[in-house]
Amino acid sequence: MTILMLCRSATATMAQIDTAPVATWLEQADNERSRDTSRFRLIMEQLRQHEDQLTSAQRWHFRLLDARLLVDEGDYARAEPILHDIIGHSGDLSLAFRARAALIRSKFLSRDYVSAYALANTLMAELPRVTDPQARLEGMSQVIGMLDRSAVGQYDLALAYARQMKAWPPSPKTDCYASAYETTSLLYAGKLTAADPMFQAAIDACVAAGESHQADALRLDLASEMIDEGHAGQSIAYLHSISSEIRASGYTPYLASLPVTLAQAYLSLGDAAKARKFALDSIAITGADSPLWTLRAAYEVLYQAEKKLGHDAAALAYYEKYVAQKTAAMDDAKAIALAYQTVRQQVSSAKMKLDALAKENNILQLRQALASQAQKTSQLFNALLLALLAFFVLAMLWLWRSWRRFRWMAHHDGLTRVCNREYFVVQAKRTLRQLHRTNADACLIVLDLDHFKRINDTHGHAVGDQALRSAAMIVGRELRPNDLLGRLGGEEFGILMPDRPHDEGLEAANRIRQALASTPVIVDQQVTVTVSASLGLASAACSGYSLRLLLVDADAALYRAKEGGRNQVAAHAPLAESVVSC
Ligand SMILES: Nc1nc2c(ncn2[C@@H]2O[C@H](COP(=O)(O)OP(=O)(O)OP(=O)(O)O)[C@@H](O)[C@H]2O)c(=O)[nH]1
Repeated sequence: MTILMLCRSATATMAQIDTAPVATWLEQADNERSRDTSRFRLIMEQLRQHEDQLTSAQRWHFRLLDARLLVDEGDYARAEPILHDIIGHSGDLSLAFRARAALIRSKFLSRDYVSAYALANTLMAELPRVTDPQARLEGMSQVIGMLDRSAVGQYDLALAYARQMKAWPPSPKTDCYASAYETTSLLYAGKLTAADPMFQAAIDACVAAGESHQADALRLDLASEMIDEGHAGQSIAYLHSISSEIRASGYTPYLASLPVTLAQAYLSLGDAAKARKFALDSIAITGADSPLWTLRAAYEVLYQAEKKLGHDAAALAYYEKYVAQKTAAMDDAKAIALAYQTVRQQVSSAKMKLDALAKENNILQLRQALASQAQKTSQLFNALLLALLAFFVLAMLWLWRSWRRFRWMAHHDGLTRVCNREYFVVQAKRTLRQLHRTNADACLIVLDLDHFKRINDTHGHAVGDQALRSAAMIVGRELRPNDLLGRLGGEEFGILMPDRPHDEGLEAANRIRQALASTPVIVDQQVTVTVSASLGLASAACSGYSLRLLLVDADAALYRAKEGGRNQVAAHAPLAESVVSC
């Protein structure tokens, strides 16, 4: 059993209500609000009594409905904190959206038009995020209602929104509201006549959806349009035909609209008495201090009817009331228009600021991109330069090292790594020239390995090579840094010893000979060879500073050392030649 049935039944009991699911009550309350005001209030009353049985989510829903009831009753001061609470704390996107829509309505009805239009703007921005059909419908309805007014005149925008609604997933309720808003937007814009089938189609859609308030609003609009088009008689007949539905709604604005529209129609037909009767009926429904437009319309009819009936005093009295209502309505319209324009201005200036910011941002991004591009180019250029430089340095290094290697190879003997003959001769001549200039001492030794042929023959050429290398090393170890050692050819070496007198030269030659003779050469850790040498010495003091003469004299001494039995040193002396043996 539904709450609707319970409410219709005069015998409804609390026990019956207890059995109905609370979620169904809430849903029915939602539906009945736009269908039957008294039923809506009754369901709300029942829900209030069972508030403690509601879940947390249901309680938030109930609070929304309660706040909307307060707005309907004009108690905005109590309604708005509840709505703010739902927006801030319910944690339900759809419910918060619906609360915003209700808040806008509250702001609008309490004549805080600037807040209402500003909130409406925010609401439309949020709409795409909301999926709940009821929430979307409530939000859109609220906004369209605020655009579809003569003070604002945004009929085209309202029409566009109405047509957007038509594209939503179809439902009887959506069809009703979308058709109704499309019809009224066209009607208020002066683009629709009473005869247009769109009117009846919209009414039928709302009847089919059970949306009686919306159907009644359309019917009353249609009746007014008939009068405006000069068909007052038709309007009266139509109003009588719908009067039972209007009365059944129990909704004060429509209950008052019915008689006042009839009054306008009768006045238009010249029936002042009936016009006066219906106008007074309307005032009786709303009271004399209602904010509804019907009061202004009723006073206007009464003023004209009384005038027609010749009741000048009554006419004047109603005229004054009419003017007071009209002035208030105009002030209100001005305030609405101003609020709308103010918010529009704020929105467009905020948009301009946003656009300017976006442009600035774009320029900044472009600049950054350019700067980063320039930085990349410069980095690339630097890297290239560095690579080139590194390549150049490496090439130079390679060239320098190659040059040094070639020069070394040109000056040295590849096997023994001592100076080759040519370089030895050049260097020795240069040194002797310098020594000659200061009459300094110098000795030249010619060293020849003994019986080297035997080594080659006995152990092979490779062992001979190794023995030659070792002999050169052993000799080198016995020399001073400024002594000059060179391979003169085969197994023969030359040694120039600057700043050495004859005796010291002899001593050095003997040390060399001894070192050679006492150092066995081990080849491949297998063959052990002992190499001895014979040395011939000539000194500058005896032979002069000519390399050629020094070599001749040293060779002669060497010859004698060989002759003397090898492994010995022989020195050339001007007066007497001496042979020093081991
Ligand atoms: N393994 C090797 N042998 C060399 C090299 N240059 C010269 N010889 C050898 O040295 C030997 C020199 O022999 P000879 O001139 O007869 O002299 P010797 O055998 O040392 O005898 P005496 O000088 O009279 O003591 C030759 O057999 C050459 O082949 C070389 O670079 N490597």
